[in-house]
Amino acid sequence: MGPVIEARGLTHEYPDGTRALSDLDLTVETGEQIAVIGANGSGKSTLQLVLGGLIEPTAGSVEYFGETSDAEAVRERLGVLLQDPDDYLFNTTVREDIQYGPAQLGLSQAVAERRTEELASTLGLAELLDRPPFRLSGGEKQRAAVASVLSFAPEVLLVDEPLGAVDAHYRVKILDLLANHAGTTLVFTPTLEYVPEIANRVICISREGTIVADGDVRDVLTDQSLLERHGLRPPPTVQLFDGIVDREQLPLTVSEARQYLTEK
Ligand SMILES: Nc1ncnc2c1ncn2[C@@H]1O[C@H](COP(=O)(O)OP(=O)(O)OP(=O)(O)O)[C@@H](O)[C@H]1O
Repeated sequence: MGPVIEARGLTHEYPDGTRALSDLDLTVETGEQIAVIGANGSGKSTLQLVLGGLIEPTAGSVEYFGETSDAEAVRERLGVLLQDPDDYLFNTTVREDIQYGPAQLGLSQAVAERRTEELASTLGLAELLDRPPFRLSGGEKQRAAVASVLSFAPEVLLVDEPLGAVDAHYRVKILDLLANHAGTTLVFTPTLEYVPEIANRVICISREGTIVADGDVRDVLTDQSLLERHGLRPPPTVQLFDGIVDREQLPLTVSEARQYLTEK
């Protein structure tokens, strides 16, 4: 299978002259799980909007599934979750929001209901399904927004920082859902802590909106000087063990750190 997304020479300048992306090339293969990391203002959201076909780049092009450069032609295959959950929750009830995607795809009511039940149960929304979305807390809204994009099982998922307001219990659930997403996933985030749990490839963007690293999770997340140059810090376990254990053995997550200590 060929690339699901092939972006060439992407440059984006906002009308006020701010350049957010600069001649960026990116190929995403089917099934990849990618974290796009970068400091605030580095252009992650702009890249997500361009790849999701929600804004036109000022230069360059994106090809989808080796078929078309028209995002609208493949809209039903792309799931785009923006930073603000309010962008997704516009129906009368949470249930309708979650069922909106499957309905747009023409799936049967039975399938829509089954998916809603499953996602609502995993994300703790079962009791909230009949509420209007504006009566949810911040974290509940975020969970409902995640459910509303996963309910139509998109082939490609483009997700901007999905954990912001979510508590530890549901963070784990959302990370599980993302890690088990059957298609291709790109998560855009300035937080590196959970990246090893959901990505097998990491792309780092500079403040100038160019790609400065693209590789294996361990290679990028243990490169302290690269990350610091670009306004980021390695995951806490890497900071803690840096200089104490060899780079190849640096634990990327708390469970890896525990395992390392237990084996010592
Ligand atoms: N609508 C806009 N008009 C003008 N400049 C914008 C606009 N939106 C974003 N920018 C600018 O474009 C650059 C990239 O912004 P973007 O939102 O893509 O960054 P980001 O990496 O997603 O940041 P964050 O981590 O804070 O979400 C920044 O300099 C930002 O100020």
